[in-house]
Amino acid sequence: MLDQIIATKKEEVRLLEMPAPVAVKRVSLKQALLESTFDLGLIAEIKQASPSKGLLVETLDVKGIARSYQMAGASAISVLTDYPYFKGKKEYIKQVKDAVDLPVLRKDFIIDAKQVEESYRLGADAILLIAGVMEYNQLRELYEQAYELGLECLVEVHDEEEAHTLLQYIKPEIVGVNNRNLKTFQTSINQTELILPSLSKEAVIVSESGIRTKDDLIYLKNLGVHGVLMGETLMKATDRSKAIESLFANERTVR
Ligand SMILES: O=P(O)(O)OC[C@@H](O)[C@@H](O)c1c[nH]c2ccccc12
Repeated sequence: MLDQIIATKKEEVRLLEMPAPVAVKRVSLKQALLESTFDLGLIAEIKQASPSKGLLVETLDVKGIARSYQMAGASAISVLTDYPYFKGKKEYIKQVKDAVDLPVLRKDFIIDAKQVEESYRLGADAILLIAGVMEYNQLRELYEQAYELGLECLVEVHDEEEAHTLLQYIKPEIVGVNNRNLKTFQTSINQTELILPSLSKEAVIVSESGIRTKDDLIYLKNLGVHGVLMGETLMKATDRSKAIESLFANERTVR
């Protein structure tokens, strides 16, 4: 599946027409995660569908969802812009930027410099870069290009080997540990515990995927991660603000 997605992206890149830049006020994802109102920073995700779960919601009120995430205290918003696999759209980034003040992470499969420039023009504050879907030299180039444009990167790893190799190329400021095995689509939040010792102590760490309950959050907080990225659980909630409030508010963790 991942190979197929990357093949689709290569074709998209070939056909990409650069949009005109939109005017937005950029805000820092890293800072938002560190200054979270909760014990853990929350990157709340907007996605209509996923390859593993199919359609998550029938209709998508992008601005309304963004507002309910902000109201409940999310630190940042992740927006899927891939259409073929996640039913995302590029224009959602500007819609979210217009609706809220939170940093917006563009969630897509970015493998080419053109997509980094495009993300900047679409108004994103940060982009996702996935280790394992391109050469590490390429990842480093895209990372540097992004920071030169004033975009931050969430650099995603899936296992210890990727974490080790990554550190030989860049010292990412924000690292995402994806608990989902991209080959089997299974999630296990223990993956974060396994990989954490291989990550730089200075990096801001975000645990991604398969996070559902307050117990999951307490477990991750006690591991020492700075933030979590949640998609499906929030998208499927009938009242998204309430879901965030009951998962995060007054959260007390034991060390
Ligand atoms: O819906 P979940 O299980 O809460 O997971 C969200 C997020 O981690 C997931 O959407 C994701 C993580 N890395 C990605 C890379 C591409 C597309 C999607 C993703």
